[in-house]
Amino acid sequence: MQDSLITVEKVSKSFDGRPVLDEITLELKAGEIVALLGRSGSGKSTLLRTIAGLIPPTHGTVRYRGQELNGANPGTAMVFQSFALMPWLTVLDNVELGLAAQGVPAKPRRERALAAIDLIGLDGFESAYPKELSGGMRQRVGFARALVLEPDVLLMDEPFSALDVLTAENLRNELMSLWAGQKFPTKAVCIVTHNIEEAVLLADRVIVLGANPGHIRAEVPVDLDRPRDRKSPTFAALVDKLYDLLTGREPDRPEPAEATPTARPLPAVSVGGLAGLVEIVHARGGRVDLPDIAADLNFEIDDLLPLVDAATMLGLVEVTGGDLALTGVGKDFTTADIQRSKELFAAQARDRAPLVRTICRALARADGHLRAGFFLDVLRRGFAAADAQQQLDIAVDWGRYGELFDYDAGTDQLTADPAAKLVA
Ligand SMILES: Nc1ncnc2c1ncn2[C@@H]1O[C@H](COP(=O)(O)OP(=O)(O)OP(=O)(O)O)[C@@H](O)[C@H]1O
Repeated sequence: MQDSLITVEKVSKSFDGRPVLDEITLELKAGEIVALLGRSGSGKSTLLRTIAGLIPPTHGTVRYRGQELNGANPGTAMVFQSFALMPWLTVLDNVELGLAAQGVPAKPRRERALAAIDLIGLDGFESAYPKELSGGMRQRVGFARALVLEPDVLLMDEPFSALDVLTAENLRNELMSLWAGQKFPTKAVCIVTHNIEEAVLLADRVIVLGANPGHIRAEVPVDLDRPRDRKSPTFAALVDKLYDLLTGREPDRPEPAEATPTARPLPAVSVGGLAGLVEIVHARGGRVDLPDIAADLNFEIDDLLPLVDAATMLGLVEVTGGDLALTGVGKDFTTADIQRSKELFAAQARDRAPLVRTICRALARADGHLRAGFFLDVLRRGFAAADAQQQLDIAVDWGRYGELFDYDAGTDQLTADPAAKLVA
């Protein structure tokens, strides 16, 4: 049996009363790479930080080798997306920092730091400062700084997403060959990512997180030999499956009949982007493979998914089996003249987008005028301040396009369009 290193049991986390993680249970074992895959806001970073012991759970427990955490997890080290290096320290000093904090004496500290620098391909850069290095080299320092601690579990929070495509691919491959060659001074890896292909390239198991609040949707084993071939049919089938899991409905978490604006936030997309997606699906015969159009458009999943979510929310497309299919309304929306298309959009937004529906109903009851600040106050109960403002901005964009209501920033007034049908 594999060594159990970390167990997370029924962990929930709320910030200011707002739930972000809901009863997460998982185990990290020696010898495996686990990917936590989810879209933006599904609580991946929060979960990773909870595993690292950097933030305490609101409920539930995290254990390292059976011992419940009481502060930082002694069996982990973290690699951050933003590198998080000390700019005033050289590469060598940055790598030594964690060992110094552990009280390792100067001589062994230096020896271990030099060995980690060597392992990760930073030889010759010992006395450079972070600002002299490229992004890829800075992240190598990030890896060396974590690996020098020889943690049982290496935690990585989107470590490649700030790098250009080629640098990221190169660094990923090097890490995988170190892992395969058993030169990695750690027993397990847990990586947070929103990139499906990255998850399939690296992981032995992919844990798919859903949002609002973050919960485990599925666990998908990746039983492929390394190095993995992106072009193999089994690789593509797994990517399709994960796309489906990230975009499809969750049968065991039924939507409330009338979802509230906080339970179903508006995806952050403009009407232009949304119309563009629907047009592409129509131009390709009304049905497309999601991974294909993501690749064709050179989109990251995080760029594409909000568009897919918005089009699904508005009933313009449906997602099944990794495919995106145009609905009847979606077809009319994209082929009708502009006025008809706006009318269709207005009806769909009013009936299916919870915040737009809420604003329309409130305007109908208030003789067509309301202060936007009223909605902002209500939204702040369910969202962080910046997210609340973003929700209102999206609703205004959609409402304006559908000629349902307008917003005057000078008076902070939302005003119903006199010709709009605000209630179905
Ligand atoms: N310290 C905090 N205080 C308040 N809210 C927070 C805090 N940290 C995270 N959140 C909120 O928790 C939610 C989940 O955030 P988290 O960063 O864990 O998600 P994520 O899946 O990693 O997203 P991303 O890919 O965008 O980083 C977000 O709504 C975020 O605003």
